Amino acid sequence: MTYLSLKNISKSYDGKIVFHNQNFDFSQNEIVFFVGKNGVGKTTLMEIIIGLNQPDQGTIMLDDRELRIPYDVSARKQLSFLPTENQLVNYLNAKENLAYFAEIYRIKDYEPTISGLIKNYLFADQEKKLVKDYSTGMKRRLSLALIDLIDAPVIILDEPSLGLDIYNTDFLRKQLWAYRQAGKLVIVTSHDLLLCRRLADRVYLFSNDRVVEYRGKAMRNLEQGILDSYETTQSSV
Ligand SMILES: Nc1ncnc2c1ncn2[C@@H]1O[C@H](COP(=O)(O)OP(=O)(O)OP(=O)(O)O)[C@@H](O)[C@H]1O
Repeated sequence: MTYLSLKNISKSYDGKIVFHNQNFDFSQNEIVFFVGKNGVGKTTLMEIIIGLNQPDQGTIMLDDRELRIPYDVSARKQLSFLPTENQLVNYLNAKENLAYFAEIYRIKDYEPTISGLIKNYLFADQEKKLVKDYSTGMKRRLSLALIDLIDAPVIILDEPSLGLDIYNTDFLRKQLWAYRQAGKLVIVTSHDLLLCRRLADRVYLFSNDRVVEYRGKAMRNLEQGILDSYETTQSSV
């Protein structure tokens, strides 16, 4: 059943069309990847979904409710977003970061939850360090703990495996799968085809002139589809 839908979305920047009358549907309990070459609009679409970017036209429905920018508190609590740039506070440690966001999201009695998250997501010896001294992998793990803390039904991640080693990529993969198993809708932008192949229920392949959906057996043709998409010329949508 559709949980999140985008209808007739159009978006241009300075006259350059990124989307024209595009539709997207998402259900709970699925992982959907956005793939495609640089600059085709994957991040733009994510930003439109989370209310950071106003489409020129179109509607966004979440759980049978139309969302309007600026989103209200209840809409914001339904969507958590992990941007490519980390959104953590550099001069706080892990616990302080989680407490800071718990306050913003008005989460009650968060202390025990935070202790559990630190145990599950971080290495014990990193607990006292300030985020500014974290590696990329540690920052990403703490960001995932933050997503767990917010516990939104829709989780949106922009290139979450960027810069991660094999160990942390595997950790990420298991977490994304756990979110799906918990009934959440997980939307991921990635150039990591291995991660995509291992996790995606469906894929939207973006190119300059269209968006093509892959699912089931058709996913076998995804790699060729991506290569072919590089041959499409500049937007004439
Ligand atoms: N604020 C903006 N103002 C003008 N143009 C923009 C803006 N944001 C994005 N664009 C342009 O819109 C197009 C889509 O950008 P977007 O970042 O959504 O692509 P992407 O598919 O996420 O790329 P990448 O894989 O490199 O992250 C690009 O041509 C980009 O330069």
